[in-house]
Amino acid sequence: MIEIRDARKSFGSHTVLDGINLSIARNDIFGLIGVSGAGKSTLLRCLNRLEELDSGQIIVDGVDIGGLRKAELLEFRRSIGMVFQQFSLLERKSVYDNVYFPLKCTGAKRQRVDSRIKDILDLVGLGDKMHALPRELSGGQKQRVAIARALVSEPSILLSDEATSALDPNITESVLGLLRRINRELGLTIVVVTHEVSVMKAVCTRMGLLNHGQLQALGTSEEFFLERPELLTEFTRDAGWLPNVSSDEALLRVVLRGDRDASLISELAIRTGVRFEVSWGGLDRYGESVAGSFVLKAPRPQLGEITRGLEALGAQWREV
Ligand SMILES: Nc1ncnc2c1ncn2[C@@H]1O[C@H](COP(=O)(O)OP(=O)(O)OP(=O)(O)O)[C@@H](O)[C@H]1O
Repeated sequence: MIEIRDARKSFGSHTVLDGINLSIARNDIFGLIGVSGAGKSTLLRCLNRLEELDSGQIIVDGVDIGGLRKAELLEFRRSIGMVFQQFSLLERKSVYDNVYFPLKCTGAKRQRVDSRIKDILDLVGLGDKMHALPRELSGGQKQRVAIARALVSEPSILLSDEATSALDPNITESVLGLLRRINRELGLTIVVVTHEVSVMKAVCTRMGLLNHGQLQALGTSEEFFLERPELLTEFTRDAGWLPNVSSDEALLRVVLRGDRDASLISELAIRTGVRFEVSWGGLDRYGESVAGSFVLKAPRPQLGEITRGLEALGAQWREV
């Protein structure tokens, strides 16, 4: 569990973190989102004290990390892995040696950790590439090496700073699948900094929106996309888009969750007998589940019939 209490940080006169309060539960894949310069990377770097807070506290599993002395800090950092957009691999070393490197730095003998390294390379799907050099790998494979290197010290937390931003969409999808698997199989808590909508939808169980160093909103990725999409217009133009309406029309945003609501729209039409339009919307995958929101355009005089119908069907909706 990571608890951030009133975290503040400035660079000169520029306030970058302006009183952040946030709890990240064990086993979450938590997304820090926000436009460029919002303070995401700074907050992430404060979590392993690559940056120091000016004031406030970060408490990890009950320990205030601000109070750790040098040796304790080194030990603590081993419990936190980190991956970056630019991979940062040792170009002259093999895949195996890149993954061995953090253990070598702690004095671990190669023979003692050999099976751990091979297991991790298998986990990230690079068991057959252990003798390759980084330049012989694709971008996605390089990021897998970086993930393996971050995992080899058996951390309980993984920090990911735009790890997929430099990758093609297909490759991104497979790296995100790997993060989900690591989260599930190794029980890792993962904190992801991203501005990519695909990452938010595919992996983040919860998300926090940073704006000028403040936490503007917090929720599950489904809550953001389905219930408050207007908060995400900076990241995807489509998120909060609404069609034009005349004064005698109304718009309702209706949330559909997976199989449960599969026939909701047709049920509503049959029940109410009102001719409404589905003006906008779609279904998408959120982690393992499918959900979406639809914007219905209805004649305002018949709005009451529609909303009563939605309530009777147990739907989640609001007028927009
Ligand atoms: N070491 C530093 N010295 C001075 N200013 C810094 C330093 N690190 C970050 N900043 C400034 O702090 C602000 C927040 O930077 P940060 O990297 O945390 O933002 P971000 O939300 O991660 O942005 P991006 O998505 O572009 O990476 C920026 O204006 C940046 O220029």
